[in-house]
Amino acid sequence: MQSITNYHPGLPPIFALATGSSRAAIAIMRVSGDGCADILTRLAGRLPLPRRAVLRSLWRDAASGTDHLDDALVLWFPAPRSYTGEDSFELHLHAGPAVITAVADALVEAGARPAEPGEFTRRAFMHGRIDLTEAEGIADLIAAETEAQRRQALSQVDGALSTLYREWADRLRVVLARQEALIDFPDEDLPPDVEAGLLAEIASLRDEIGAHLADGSRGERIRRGIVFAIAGPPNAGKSSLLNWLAERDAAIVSPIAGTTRDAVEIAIILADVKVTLVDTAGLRETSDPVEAEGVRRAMFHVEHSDAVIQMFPADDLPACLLPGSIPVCNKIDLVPPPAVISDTPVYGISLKTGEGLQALHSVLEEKTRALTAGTGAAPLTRARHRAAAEAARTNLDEALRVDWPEMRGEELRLAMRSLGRLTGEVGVEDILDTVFGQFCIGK
Ligand SMILES: Nc1nc2c(ncn2[C@@H]2O[C@H](COP(=O)(O)OP(=O)(O)OP(=O)(O)O)[C@@H](O)[C@H]2O)c(=O)[nH]1
Ligand SMILES: [K+]
Ligand SMILES: [Mg+2]
Repeated sequence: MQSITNYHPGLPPIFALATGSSRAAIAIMRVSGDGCADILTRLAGRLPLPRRAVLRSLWRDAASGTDHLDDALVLWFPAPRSYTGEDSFELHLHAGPAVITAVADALVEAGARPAEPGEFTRRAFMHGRIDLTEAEGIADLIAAETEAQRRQALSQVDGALSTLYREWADRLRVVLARQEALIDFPDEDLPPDVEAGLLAEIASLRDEIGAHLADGSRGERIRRGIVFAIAGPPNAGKSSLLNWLAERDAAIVSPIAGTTRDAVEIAIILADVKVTLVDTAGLRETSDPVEAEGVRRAMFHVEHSDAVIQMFPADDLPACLLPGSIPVCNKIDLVPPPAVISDTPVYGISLKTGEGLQALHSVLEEKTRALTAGTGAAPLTRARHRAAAEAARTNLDEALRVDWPEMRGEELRLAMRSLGRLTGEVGVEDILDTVFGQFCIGK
């Protein structure tokens, strides 16, 4: 699968708990690398059949019957049919901290060392079991908190992005070969439409990559979640709305204008997407330096959110609306709300009586869907993907612009390289630490 990264004989054995550190019945210790057969034999006496769960007594040294450590379910995965592609095994231990420590000590004594974060997956990548986007998908799947994140990560693990990027790379390879034929045999009798066909294919590749980039960042939004800022004048009921949406008493509510100073961030799930709500200080001129700092921070969140819920009380309407905001008129138990402000429909609510709240909830879900919806089957999910795809598109643009066949060939080669970096086939040594550093230990 991978070209240059494929063959890494004899990487030293590593181990880590694959399960979490909170109280549980079973802890899974995972071991992988050269010498695993000897280590497992040393601890469990002999090797089980591959991929069959068997119950074994574990010892510091089974041969001499030294130190009975635990009775555990043991699984043996000889290379290459393992997660890492190396000889590996799993020990399903009783999860007591002392059991885990004793087994870890025995593994060190047998020659293994604790794994770095993401090291198992990095080895899977090095041995060509998965490509880079699939590895990133695994990290996302482990971190997934929402249905949308889970679905997106799983499709990336299953190779949705790889397939797309490899297909582009394959087509580009054909283009490059034809371009080189034009360079090598400029005066031969190549059919006259060869060059026209070549340019058309470059343009269509460029446009497909362009469409992939113009996805409104939906994959990145689903992956990291989106942010709604709640902003407006003091006492509009911003903190009251936050508490209602969060279904708990997260922020202080009081009749004193200027109650909220620090921005209060709460994550909720709307339409299967993680949404961080940011309650902010009421916007007004103030001589209080602490409140002024709160207002400054509020403005920051207004500028850096994916959408703003602009809140105001029914008895004090704003002169104008922030462009693109969701206008919410609170306290309609006191005064009826306006239907529109500057031609924009206004959502009337009362946090006191509950009127209009379900409708507002639906509006926020709709907005969330709009911010994360799209048509392409496999959205890009990271800045890394965006940068590499942008670079490939720029190179293809250049390839269309230049007249010299040699220069066009060079641009096509650069575009190939950018696509190769996406899947990790070429020149990625510099980014591996970043990609695998985001994993937890044990994966
Ligand atoms: N009558 C009425 N009072 C409300 C409603 N919603 C909130 N309040 C009251 O309005 C006051 C201000 O509410 P908050 O939620 O603290 O308002 P805020 O916008 O967060 O205020 P600051 O943090 O000071 O900017 C509190 O006394 C609330 O109980 C409503 O729908 N109707
Ligand atoms: K208040
Ligand atoms: Mg408040």
